[in-house]
Formats: sequence, C-alpha cells, structure tokens
Amino acid sequence: MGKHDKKTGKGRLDKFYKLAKEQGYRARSAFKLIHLNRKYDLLSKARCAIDLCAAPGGWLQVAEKYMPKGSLIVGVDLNAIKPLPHVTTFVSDITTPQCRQLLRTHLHDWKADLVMHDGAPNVGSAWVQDAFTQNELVLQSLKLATEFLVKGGSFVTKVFRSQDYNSLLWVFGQLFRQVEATKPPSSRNVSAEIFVVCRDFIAPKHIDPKFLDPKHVFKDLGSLPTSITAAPVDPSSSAQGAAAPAATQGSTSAAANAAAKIAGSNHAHANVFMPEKKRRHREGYAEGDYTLFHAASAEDFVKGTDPVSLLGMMNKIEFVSDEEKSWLKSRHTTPDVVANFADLKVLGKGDFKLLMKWRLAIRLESGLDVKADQHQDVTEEVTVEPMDEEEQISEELKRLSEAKHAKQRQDRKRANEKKARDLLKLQLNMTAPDLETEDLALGGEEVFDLGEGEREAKRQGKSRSLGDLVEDADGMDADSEEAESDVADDDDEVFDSEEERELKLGALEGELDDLYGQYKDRMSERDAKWKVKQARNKDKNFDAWHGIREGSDSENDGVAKGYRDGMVRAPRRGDADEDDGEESEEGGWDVTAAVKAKLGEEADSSDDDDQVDAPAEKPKKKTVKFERSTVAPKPVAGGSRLVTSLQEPEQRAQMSRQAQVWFDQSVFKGVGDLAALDGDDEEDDDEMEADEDDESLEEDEDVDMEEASTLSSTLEDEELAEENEGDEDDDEFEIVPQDAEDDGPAWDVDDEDQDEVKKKIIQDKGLLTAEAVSLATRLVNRQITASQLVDDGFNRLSAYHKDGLPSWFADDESKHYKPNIPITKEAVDALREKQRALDARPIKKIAEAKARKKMKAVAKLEKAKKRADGVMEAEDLNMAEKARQVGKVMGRAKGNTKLKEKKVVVAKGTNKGIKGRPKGVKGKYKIVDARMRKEVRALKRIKKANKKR
Ligand SMILES: C[S@@+](CC[C@H](N)C(=O)[O-])C[C@H]1O[C@@H](n2cnc3c(N)ncnc32)[C@H](O)[C@@H]1O
Repeated sequence: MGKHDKKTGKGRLDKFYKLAKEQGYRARSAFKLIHLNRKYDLLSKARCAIDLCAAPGGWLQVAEKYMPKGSLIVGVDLNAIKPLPHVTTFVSDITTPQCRQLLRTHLHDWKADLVMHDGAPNVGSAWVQDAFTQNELVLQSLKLATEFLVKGGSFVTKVFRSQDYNSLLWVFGQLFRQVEATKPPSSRNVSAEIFVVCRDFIAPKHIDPKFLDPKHVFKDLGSLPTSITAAPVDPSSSAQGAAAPAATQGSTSAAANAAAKIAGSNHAHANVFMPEKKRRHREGYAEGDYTLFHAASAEDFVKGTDPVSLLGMMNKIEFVSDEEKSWLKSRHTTPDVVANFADLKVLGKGDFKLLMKWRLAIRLESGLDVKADQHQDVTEEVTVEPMDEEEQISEELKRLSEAKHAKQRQDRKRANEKKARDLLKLQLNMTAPDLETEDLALGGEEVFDLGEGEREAKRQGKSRSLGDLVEDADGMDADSEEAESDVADDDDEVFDSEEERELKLGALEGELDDLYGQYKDRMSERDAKWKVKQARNKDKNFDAWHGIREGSDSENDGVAKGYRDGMVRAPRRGDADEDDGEESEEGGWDVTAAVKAKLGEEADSSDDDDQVDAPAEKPKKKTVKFERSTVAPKPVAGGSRLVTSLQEPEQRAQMSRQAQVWFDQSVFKGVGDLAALDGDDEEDDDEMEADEDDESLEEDEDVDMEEASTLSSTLEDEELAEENEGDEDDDEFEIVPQDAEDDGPAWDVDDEDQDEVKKKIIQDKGLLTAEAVSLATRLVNRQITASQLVDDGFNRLSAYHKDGLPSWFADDESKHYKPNIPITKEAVDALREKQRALDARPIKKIAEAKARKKMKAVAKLEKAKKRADGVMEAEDLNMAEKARQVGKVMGRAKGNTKLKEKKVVVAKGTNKGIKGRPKGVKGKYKIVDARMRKEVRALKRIKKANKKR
C-alpha cells in the first residue's frame, strides 16, 4: 500500500482513523466490516470465518469481537499478521494452490460460514494493471469461497468499480441468492471501492470453471444491465444473465466504451444542470481510464460541439496554447471565470452558466463562424437556458409562495401574541374602579354575556339579579318575592336615575357578584379542605383585632367579633358558609349575636334588633341558593345565556371564558382560580398555603392541623367541625347591620367556660404561634397593656364603611388588609426551640426498644444477684474465691466481659523473622508486618467512622 499525504485526500487521517486508534483496531478498515456487519449481521451467527488478505488484522479483530466465543477464525495475507487471540493466521498468496492447501489444513473438515476479502493489490503500478489485479483477486477469493463456504454462507468482498464490476456482480448472482453492493460510511468517498455482500450461498454441486476464470468473466458485458449496483440480484434473471456474456462475447470493447461514454455524457449534462445533486448510479470507470482527474483545453471547450458535457466530465479547463492564453486577456475573462475553470467539480449552476456565457462571448469575439455560432448558440439557448429558467421560475414561485405562507403564519402568530398581551394587560390593569370602562371597552355583553331579554328587563327598570331570575324561574313563593321586593325597589330607584351605561355596569357588577358567589359555593361544596383553610385563613387575619365592623359586607362581618383576651379570640360561627352567602353584602355578624345565638340567647339579641324576621328570611335564601345549583330555571325571554348556564354550572365555568379571564385577575389570586373548579384543587390548596405561609410562621400545618394552628384556630376549628356537621345551624343566624351603640354588647362575649377551655389549652400546649408568643411577651414585659392591645384591635379597621362594595372586593380586602401584629425574634426563637425539643423526643418505637433493653438488663442483674448470693452462701469457698466469683458473675451481668484482644506484634527489629513468642509479649499475640498493621488500623478507623454516620 502506498504512502499518502496524511492531511489530504485518501491519506487524510479522518475520524475512523482516530476511532480505530482509540478502540485499538489495527486498521481503520475495521470500521468497514463493523458497518457491514451492522447492516447485514454477518458475524453474530458465524462459527467459522476466513479472512483473505487480512493484514494487518483489523477485520480479524472485528470478527473475533462479534463472532460467538470459540469460533474458528483464519486469516491469510501476503504480509505476516501479528498474532491475535483466538485467531489463526498464516502468510500466503491467495492466488496460489498452496494457500488453498493451508486453508484446508487450518480448517480441518469445517466449512466456513463467512469468507471475507478486503484485498487490494499493492498500488504504485499503472491503474489499469491495478484494476485487473484487483478483479483477479476478487475472483480468486470467490473461488476459495466456493470451496470453503457452507451452503447458505456469506461472502463479502471489496470491488473496484470499473467495467468489470458488472461482470463480477453477474457471477456473484449465479452463486448466491442475495447479492448487494454497498459503500459503508467508513469507506472514503474518493475511493472507487465498493463492497459486495453475497449471502445465501447456493453451493452448486458443480461450478463451471469459466465462472471463476478471469479470461471468461472479464469479457465485455456491454449488453448486461448496467444498474445492478445497489439492488439485490434477481436469481430468476440468472439464466438470462448466464446467456448474456456468451451472447456478447463477440462484441467489441469499443462498443462498451461508446455506451459508457454516452452514459458518461448524460451524466455530465446532469452534472452541469444539477450539480448539487449526487448521482446515485455511477457507471464506473471507462475502459482504459481509471483516473479520477481529467483536464480539457479551453479550445475544446470554446470550439467543441458539446461544451456542456465537457464541463460536466472534466475537472479543469486549461489555457495552454497562445490562442487560449489570449482569451485569458479578454475583458470577458473575469477572475471568477478563471477560478471556475480551475476546478469544475466544485461549481454550482450559476457558475456553469457564467462559463457558458463566457464561451459565447469568446466565440463572438474571436470571429468564429458567426452563423454556425449563432445556430449553435441558439441550439444551446434552446437546450440549456429554458431549462434553467423554467426551473428558476418554478423555484422562485415556490419560494415566493412559501415566503408568503411563512409571512402569513408569522402575522397570525404576531396577532395572537398581541391579543394575548392585550388581554394580559387588561387583566393586570383591571381594578374595581376601572371595571366600568374596562368592561365597556371589552363589551360588557361579551364578557358577561347578558341576554337581550335581561338587558331589556333592566332597561324597563326591572333590574333583576341573577338570583331573582332564578327565583322567578323556579316559581318562588309570594313571601319570598315580598322579601326581595325591597331590594328590587332600591335598585329601581338607582336605575331610574342612572344612565344606560351605568345600568349596564350595575348589571355587570351584579353578574360578577353572582358569579363570584357561585364560584365560592362550588368551591366550598367541592372542597371541604378549602373550608378549613378559609377558616384558618380568617384566623390568621386576626379577626380578633378587627373589632366590630359596622354595616360591613365582607365575610368578616359574619364573624363573631368582640372582646378578645389578646391571644385567644372568641368562638365564631358560620365562617365558611358566610363566605358563600349573599348575606354578606347585607350586613355584618355581631359577635354578641353569634355567641349568644350559640348559647341559645337569640331572643335577647333579637330584642335589640329591629329586623326580627331576619332569621326567617335566612332559610328562604338558603333554599334559593340550593335551587340555583340543582333546579333548572325556566327559560327567560331572550334566552339569556346566563340563565341557561346556571342549569349546568360546571359547564358554564368551562364555557365562560370571560368569567375565567375575570377571575384570573391578580385580585383573585389568593382565593384560587377558576381552574380549581375543574378539579385542580390541589394546586389551589398549595396557593392558599403559600399565602398562609406569608402571613404567619406556621409550618407543617398539613401534618397536624391541631398542633400547628393557633390557639384560637383550634377553638375555631372545633366550631367549624360543628358547622360542617350541620350547616343548617347557620341559618339560625341573620346578619344585621351593626349600630354604633351595639359595640357595647360585643364585650359580652366573654364566656367563663370558653375562658376555661382556652386556659386549659394554653396550659397544655402553650402559645402556639409567633404572634401569640410575641403578644404574650410584650404583655409580660409590660411593653404594652392588655387594654392597649384591645384598643389597637378594635380601632384599627372598624372605621370603614364598606357598603356597596362587591363581595369579592371585600373578601379580598379582608384577606390582605389586616392588622400587622408584631412578631419578635425572641418569640420565633422560643417557638423554634420548643419545636426542636419536640423533634428531639425519641419516637415511640425507639423509646419502647430502649425500655425493653433496660428491662432485660434489670432482669439480668436480678438473676446475677441471686447467683452471687448463692456463691456467698457456698461453704467450700474461701472469701477471696467468693469475691472473685461474685465479681465475675456481676461483671457478666453488667456486660463487662470483654474478649481479650490479640496483641499485634510488628515483625521488625528484633522481632524480624523470629519463630515463636516474641520477647516481653504475654497472652495472645499475632505477628504482622508494618504494612499489615497500618491496614488493620485503617480498617478500624473506617469502621469507626461508619458507625458514627
Ligand atoms: C486493505 S489491506 C487489508 C486490510 C484488512 N482487511 C484489515 O482490516 O486489516 C489489503 C491487504 O491485501 C493483501 N494482499 C494483496 N494481494 C494479496 C494476495 N495476492 N494474497 C494475499 N494478500 C494479498 C495486502 O498484503 C494487504 O495487506
């Protein structure tokens, strides 16, 4: 094998070279077999393989690696092969009978499943001779293969593509059922080699020697199909094929050359017009021409009749003669043209066009036969240009239409993005006061989808809330209608005096409230946990410090408010349900009412109250609420979609995108989003917990609610549990507007029993929140007085009148607008310390195990004592012996008995090489060398360290 430049062309050290080095293969060619094996699975089942021309042994290595263990692998080459494990090699020329003989010896009686041949004649001589030798080698290897292959076996050979290639393929096809030619990726493109994989050896009993005789096989096969290259050979065509060589035996090789030239010319045309496309069907080398590089003179190009073919076939156009050199000086000969002529194989379509134009210009300039030129040029124009233009035009059109589509897609995408952005902006900017403009901008109808009938009703001054519509639809009883009429009258007044726009706004707000109410209804219905969280949340809001709100509409208005002792709030009722009720907009709960109601003192509270019929109204409203979610309302004129949607609240929540958009606003964040209605409860919970975490230092709430919640929330939760058991109880209460004078009775909530309970909890569990601890610390340290605390709590938020605010707003405000109870670092530390102490307590199992151990130890000691007594009573022992025995018994009971350790004596100095006991060593001993001692110590160290972990 010749030596190549290691940086370029065939000698280039490519990735397979590096890979081979990395993986320890002797030659990069190993990857060729790896790739072939990957494609055809040649090795995994082969038990015996012969590698002809195997040096240096790359293929042998691969065969050894991929063939089953214990397989017989024999390699032969002209050159010696360095020994390889599990492989037999010998030196021989595969074309000689001696090689055949040696193979027979090495194989014994075995037949090979695979014969491989990667032989290449030593290059350096002329190409023609190389090719012939190569083909001879292939045929020779085939001959050996036919002799040693088992029936059904495979033969892999390297072939150089030339005119003989087809003949070889034809012969392979006669002997194997499947013949495929392939070029593995590791085979360099510049190389003309190709690999032919022949599988399923037919193993005919008699093979005509002519099949394997180069003289017969490499006759001209011009009439054979020229495109067998990459397709399996059809065995059925064998007979026909067999006749083919005979039929063409008499034909001259000139004819074949002509055919090859025609084919070459066609390809050359294709090369010029579509240079970017790779030709799949290579025709191999023309007979007598085995070089890859071809150059033509510029004269041939300019004056020749087929310049296109020339450009396609040649590598270079040379300017040698004087005339040609003069063309170089022409103004048409630009540097681009010169560069293009220098390497035609790298040109694109445009470059070829440039050269053709150049040719035309030179011909005109040189005064060549104008007419003939024109004729030729016209011909060229007809044959070449339209083809280009058509292609160009179609390509251009395609490109333009693609660009148009792409632009449309981009525009659509941009528009969508803009829409999304606008919507987001809208949501972010949408605050309650802006509602009217925003909604109008959006189109209130679109957002809340008011039916025309409903709008009409409102215009007529009969503004009806959603609830009203439902009630109407459900045929509400006369009493109920009466009860509601007050509200309706109020509304009438408003609508009579407001503009159309405000009517709409009012309607929208009503819808919004209603939607919100429904949302909360459903939330609480679906998720009991949510209720608990809400309740807990309220606790964290420190309602105890909100005092009594007058005429408040938020959920906290329904919360018992009154006197608190600074750390423990009074029990309250109906939190969860109050959240949901429309009642929240109609007034606030009075703590007195709540507590008294609980104690059965409604009569007293109602005495103070003008609206004594309120408790009666409550059940009615409850009924309405229930009907909303369960009973289908009668259709309303105009087909209001809102009413329809109430029939299927779940669906409505999904369908009403506008509502979702609305509830997606940041102001609803703390409450959760509408997605939660679709089952995303867990997420919602998480969000809520996050809020809670922000608000307090409580941790692990979910683990143990009772322990982790505040003292007050403990009480509250108890009540909540009661409420959950029977929500009907809530209906006993009615929210009434709280007069300023009513502040007084609020102090009455102090309840002896409750105080006792609180005290007990504090005694049992201590203060459970950082806030409580902080407050307590401040009280104890006299930084603040109890009455100051109470005043702070009451005066903070009670001054606001929130009449007319939407419930969702009030809800939100109650969540976030709350007194900021100071938390001291000491309080947090104290709680943490407490928690740590709790954590440090051993878990039950460990405690039990320890106790068991202790019990056993005690029992053992008792037993030992008895034994010791026995020893003491023994008469035949003297005192010293008795003392020794007793010590032993007691020591054993205490577990003092230690195994006597072997003394380790290092074999160095005087101890080096001694036999027997070393001097001065008593008891058990072990002689070790210094290294061993170190190792023993190291092992001990490691063991100790592991124990610690
Ligand atoms: C490309 S190398 C084979 C590489 C081999 N497949 C490997 O993977 O290591 C070609 C080998 O064919 C051998 N060869 C050429 N003519 C031969 C012949 N007549 N008999 C035996 N070996 C021959 C050469 O000595 C050369 O080592």
